[in-house]
Amino acid sequence: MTADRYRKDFTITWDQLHRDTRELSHRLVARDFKGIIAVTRGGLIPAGLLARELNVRWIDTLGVSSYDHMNQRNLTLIKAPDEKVGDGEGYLLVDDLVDTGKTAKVVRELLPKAWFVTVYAKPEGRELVDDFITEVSQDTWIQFPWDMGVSYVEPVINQHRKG
Ligand SMILES: O=P(O)(O)OC[C@H]1O[C@H](OP(=O)(O)OP(=O)(O)O)[C@H](O)[C@@H]1O
Ligand code: HPA
Ligand SMILES: [Mg+2]
Repeated sequence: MTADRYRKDFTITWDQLHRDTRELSHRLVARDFKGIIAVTRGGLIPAGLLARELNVRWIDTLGVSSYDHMNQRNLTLIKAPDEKVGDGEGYLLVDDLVDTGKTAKVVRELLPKAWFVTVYAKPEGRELVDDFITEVSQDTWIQFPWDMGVSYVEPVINQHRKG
């Protein structure tokens, strides 16, 4: 899969990500998790926020990688979680989003009994997670705040005169 399948951008600010993740925590609070496993790297930020909201202090990572920016390539397992996590029963598994579902399929196979959530989801992958907050269309690229920076913007009148 290559970058040309994305036609729209959906920009998530730090504030929006925080609010969405906190909303997710309300749906998880009734469950008693032994620990949180973050799918790195994208799952690290929501996992940290959820750990704070749910008062969970045992946190581990599952390291997988499959994108060079917008281009998908073969998925590599970089780090497995601690052996004591077993099949994931009683653990919360967190990623930032599910897109094609390729990553979700692999992490589900590794930890089939974990409760798996993402903050954002696209149609091809949404059935693979137990819960998420916001769905965007398959042709949308989600711009996360850690991939962006604040920069100067020309006044509108100048932009028009240049054009
Ligand atoms: O549903 P999929 O099509 O598999 O895409 C979703 C995955 O892609 C991104 O991770 P990436 O592999 O880019 O690594 P990163 O988290 O280190 O940025 C994202 O954080 C998800 O883990
Ligand atoms: O839409 C996306 N945004 C950021 N990272 C991603 N990795 C897969 N899909 C996406
Ligand atoms: Mg990821």
